Amino acid sequence: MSDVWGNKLKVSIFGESHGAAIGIVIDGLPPGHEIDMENVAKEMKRRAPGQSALTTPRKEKDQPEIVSGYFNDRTTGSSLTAIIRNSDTRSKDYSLMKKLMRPGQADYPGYVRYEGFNDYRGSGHFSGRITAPLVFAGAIAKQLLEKQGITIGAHLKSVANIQDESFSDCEVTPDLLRGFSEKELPLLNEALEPQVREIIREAKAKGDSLGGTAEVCVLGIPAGIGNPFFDSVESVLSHIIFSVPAVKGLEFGAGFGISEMLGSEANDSYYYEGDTIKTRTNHNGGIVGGITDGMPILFKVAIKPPASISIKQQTIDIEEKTNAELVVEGRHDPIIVPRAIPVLEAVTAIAILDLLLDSKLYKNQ
Ligand SMILES: Cc1cc2nc3c(=O)[nH]c(=O)nc-3n(C[C@H](O)[C@H](O)[C@H](O)COP(=O)(O)O)c2cc1C
Ligand SMILES: C=C(O[C@@H]1CC(C(=O)O)=C[C@@H](OP(=O)(O)O)[C@H]1O)C(=O)O
Repeated sequence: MSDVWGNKLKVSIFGESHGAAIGIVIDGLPPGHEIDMENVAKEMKRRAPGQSALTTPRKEKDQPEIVSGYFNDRTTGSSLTAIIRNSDTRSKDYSLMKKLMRPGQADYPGYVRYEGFNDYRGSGHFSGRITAPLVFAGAIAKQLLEKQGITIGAHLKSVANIQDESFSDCEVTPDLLRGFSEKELPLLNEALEPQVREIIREAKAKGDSLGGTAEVCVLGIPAGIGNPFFDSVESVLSHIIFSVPAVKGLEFGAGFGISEMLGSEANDSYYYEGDTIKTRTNHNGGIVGGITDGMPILFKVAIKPPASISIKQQTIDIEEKTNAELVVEGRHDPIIVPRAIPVLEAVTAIAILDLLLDSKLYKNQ
């Protein structure tokens, strides 16, 4: 089923962008955990639409209502379900999209796959809106991981051709990673912010959109988590990261760059720091043989520019079976990456908790 993901920790998402509500069922959460709801709300707000000129103007409260699996302020251990109601829908923006297929959006493949019965309003179940429940589940997973000494954070690695610094060029601490949640544009080199805002403003003014990359770090993860082959840490992470709409690339550690290195450069040599085993470099991104080596897990994610632009485009009219022109109307993000960052952190947390629960290294609290 395409709506269910996970092994020990399973998530099942549902809903459409312009339907009554969206939501998630989380199965496999350990019992007895108090959830910090204020922190959950803060994580939801990081992703929520309608907050600035950098985001879609659609306004949603993104307030999760827990309907099962939480009792007397603790997880019960049975499925935890939350729904998030949709309110600011404007479905008339999509009346043309019923027949004019937006290039780069899921309209045409979705029409074929679901024989024209898919809810096309607001991109329906394909919408980036369905990442809100993932952030809810991820916020809970992050809280459980913090108790295990694991912190997850991501920054804006690039916007178009503007490049931020990399985690491999600086000392990454839990506070650095946690601090990103306070910023709309979480950059390591904050001096880049005005440039980044300006390039987004320019693209938006032209009715166009921009892409970029995010870099994610999982800090404090012990060695020995994961598996070889199909359930390797890279495979598990890739599965959930590529489930996030608009993700088109992913590289672990030095990624494609490792192919240009010599073995003597690519190998991360080991050393003892007291009793702790570390590596001098981290070109393998903290994963070797599909299993964590105790170094931070590092990966970069490429996110495409949102497809819905107001520049005239060539497309097809699927009802008339003719070529056609399209100017997309409605409210859209000029760039997805800043809003995708909390989503990437969330799905990473879900995947890491799933792997950890499947290992002997999960410490019962
Ligand atoms: C948080 C978030 C917000 C998004 N906002 C938009 C948007 O405003 N307009 C748009 O065309 N696509 C947006 N997308 C991307 C589309 O949902 C996505 O491109 C589409 O479903 C097709 O899937 P694909 O790009 O993964 O192939 C957003 C994605 C995310 C994660
Ligand atoms: C509502 C959200 O973002 C939406 C994601 C989205 C898309 O195609 O992915 C298209 C737009 O939908 P609408 O036309 O209904 O405004 C965005 O606003 C959200 O992320 O919560």
